[in-house]
Formats: sequence, structure tokens, C-alpha cells
Amino acid sequence: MTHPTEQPVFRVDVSKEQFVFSAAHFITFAGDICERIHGHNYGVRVSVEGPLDENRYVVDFIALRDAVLAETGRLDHHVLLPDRHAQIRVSKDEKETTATFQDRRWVFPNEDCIHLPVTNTTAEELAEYIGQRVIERTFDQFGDHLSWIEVAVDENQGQWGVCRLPWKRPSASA
Ligand SMILES: Nc1nc2c(c(=O)[nH]1)N=C([C@H](O)[C@H](O)COP(=O)(O)OP(=O)(O)OP(=O)(O)O)CN2
Repeated sequence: MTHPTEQPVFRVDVSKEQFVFSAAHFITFAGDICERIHGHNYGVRVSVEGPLDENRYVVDFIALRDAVLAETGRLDHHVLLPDRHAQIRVSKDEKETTATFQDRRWVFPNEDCIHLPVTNTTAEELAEYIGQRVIERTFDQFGDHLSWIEVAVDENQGQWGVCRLPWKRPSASA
């Protein structure tokens, strides 16, 4: 009998020059230190593992590429704000979004902001968010048989936050 680890394992990686989004953010660290707002040209790499289909693909990397591009395009030229941070409070009215941290306050036009379901807009949490969104975009096309998706987000030319997510049908509320 063949041992399972002797089976070939297949993966598709997409890592394109266009997978860049320029965005502003600020995070907290060490408890109550809050960065100044600043920007990064974030880079993204995505991998998917699973068995081969009838085309001998894990997934069509053109379809995966287009799903990633849709997400990087959506984040590009925005201010990324965390919706789940205990100290960075984010609120909005019909025109403007206000973020506060202690006695500091940032005000942005609503259309410049993307509210993310994260605690801190670290590269790791951005990677998880992009991974969830790519699953949502592609699950019906790619099917339920894949093993996982891994997203890596580069904040500054070689500083990657990476998240691997099980390949699961997105919940209806996602
Ligand atoms: N594991 C992680 N570590 C750090 C993260 C992160 O997301 N995950 N993020 C940061 C900060 O966002 C920091 O601003 C990183 O910015 P960077 O420009 O790379 O750092 P420097 O302040 O050293 O800037 P230089 O332009 O290189 O001087 C920190 N850690």
C-alpha cells in the first residue's frame, strides 16, 4: 500500500507584479503605542493547494489571478481602518469617517476608507482578510475539494505577514 505522504502534492502560486496596492494605515503595538498614519505599497502572493482536476489543474491560475487582482484593486488608494480594535474607534456619518485613539483624531471622506473586520491592520490580518475574500469570489467556481489557501502580504520589500486558511464554503453572512 502507498503511504499517503508518497502521493504528489499540488499547489498553484500566483505572484504578479500587478499584485500591489498602495494604502494608508496605522496600527497599535506594545499595548498602547499607536503609529502615525503612513502608507505602504503592499505586495501580495497567493497559493492554493489541492488535487488536480480534469484539466490537470489545481485551479486555473488565470481565474485565481483575476480574483486576487479584484481584491488588490479594491484596496488600492484607500485608508484601511480596523473595525475590531479596542482602542482605535471608527465611526462614520453620511460624509466622513472619524477614527480616534486616545486624544488623537483622524477624519477622512467616507469614500477614501475601507473598514476591515480586523483588530489591527497588520500584514497578517490583511492576509487573512484577502484570503477570505478570494475564497468568497472563487468558491463556486473552484469547488469544495481544495485543501487550503495561503495569502502573504508584504508591507515593505520583504516583510511578509502570511495566513493559511482552510478551503471552506464561506458562511452566508461573510
Ligand atoms: N509581524 C508584523 N510586524 C510588524 C507589522 C506587521 O504588520 N506585522 N507592522 C509594522 C508597522 O506597520 C510598521 O509601520 C512597518 O513599517 P516599515 O515601514 O516596514 O517599518 P519602519 O518603521 O522600520 O520603516 P522604514 O521605512 O523601513 O524605516 C511593524 N511590525
